[in-house]
Amino acid sequence: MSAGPVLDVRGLSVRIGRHGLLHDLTFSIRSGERVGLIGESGSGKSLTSVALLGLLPEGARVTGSVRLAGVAHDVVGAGERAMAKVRGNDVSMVFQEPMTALNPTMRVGAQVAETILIHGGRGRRPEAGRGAVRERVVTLLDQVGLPTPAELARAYPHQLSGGQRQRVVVAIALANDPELLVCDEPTTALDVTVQAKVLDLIVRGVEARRAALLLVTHDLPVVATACERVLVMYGGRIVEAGAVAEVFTRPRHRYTEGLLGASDLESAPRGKPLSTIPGSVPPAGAFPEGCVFRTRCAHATTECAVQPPWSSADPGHGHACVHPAGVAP
Ligand SMILES: Nc1ncnc2c1ncn2[C@@H]1O[C@H](COP(=O)(O)OP(=O)(O)OP(=O)(O)O)[C@@H](O)[C@H]1O
Repeated sequence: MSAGPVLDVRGLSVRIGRHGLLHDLTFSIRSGERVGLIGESGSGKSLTSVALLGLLPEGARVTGSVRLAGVAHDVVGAGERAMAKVRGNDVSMVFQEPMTALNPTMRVGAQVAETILIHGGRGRRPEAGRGAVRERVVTLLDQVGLPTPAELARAYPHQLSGGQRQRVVVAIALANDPELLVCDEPTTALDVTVQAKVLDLIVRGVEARRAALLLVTHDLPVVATACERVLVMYGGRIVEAGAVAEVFTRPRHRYTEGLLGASDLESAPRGKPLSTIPGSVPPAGAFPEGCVFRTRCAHATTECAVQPPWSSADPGHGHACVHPAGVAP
């Protein structure tokens, strides 16, 4: 691997419709580095991760640059054909819900094999004959801790537990030894008893390959355990970045302080609401007590019972809130 970063993001901004959702993101990840991306719901973590793989929804307007080591072109502006060669080879992704990542009609072993055969081209696996591929599938399923991997390779996704399915997804993501693995809440949908095990195998998987990891999560203790560096997002911006030990003990940004205060990192009571800071929101008490605002977000128009003072989560969601009478605040 070259000495430069595996991932170099500069001035990345994303707009969907009238909403600016990501603003001027600049960060990089070095080879073998494990970086956490944290922030409240709607702060832009998932959009950031899919932007790195060129998987933003249609109609998204993207500016800036996303460069991956070993890839000649910029991800921003690259066509689908070019990105299909990059995904699964240079960069892979593990999403939250394994069932949506797997094909329900295909045996899991065949899905791992398909990744090796389709994405593992470009001379990376000259040994990719049928027998060699079958052997590699079993090895990969074994590496992610699946019992009797040769048998399990013949199972369909619905015959596996949620934890086993996510292990298969991790095996697929690591099959071609990507330089960068992006995981978006990879353990959130799993039973708590298997969350730590799946996280552990992700960390061991990237370590064994000297790959870099970008781990998107709400879970600060997970970042403290798995990552060396952390990026803190708020309202589509990176508001703080640094070594985990530094950011988690001496946060510089008030929002990071709030996140830390709301987490159970320092034995804060579970279920405590996230601390917020005032952003571009109306002043507290600007609306009558008990007022139910309409909240328009980029996804849909929904009723939402945000009481004054407003939560700073709203600007992060791109919400434009109006008074029920239709008066803009
Ligand atoms: N396809 C889309 N069209 C329009 N707006 C979108 C789309 N996807 C996401 N957004 C908006 O972009 C903002 C950031 O969303 P994103 O999913 O990245 O947040 P997040 O930090 O990952 O939240 P969570 O932790 O809840 O997954 C939100 O305001 C969201 O409503």
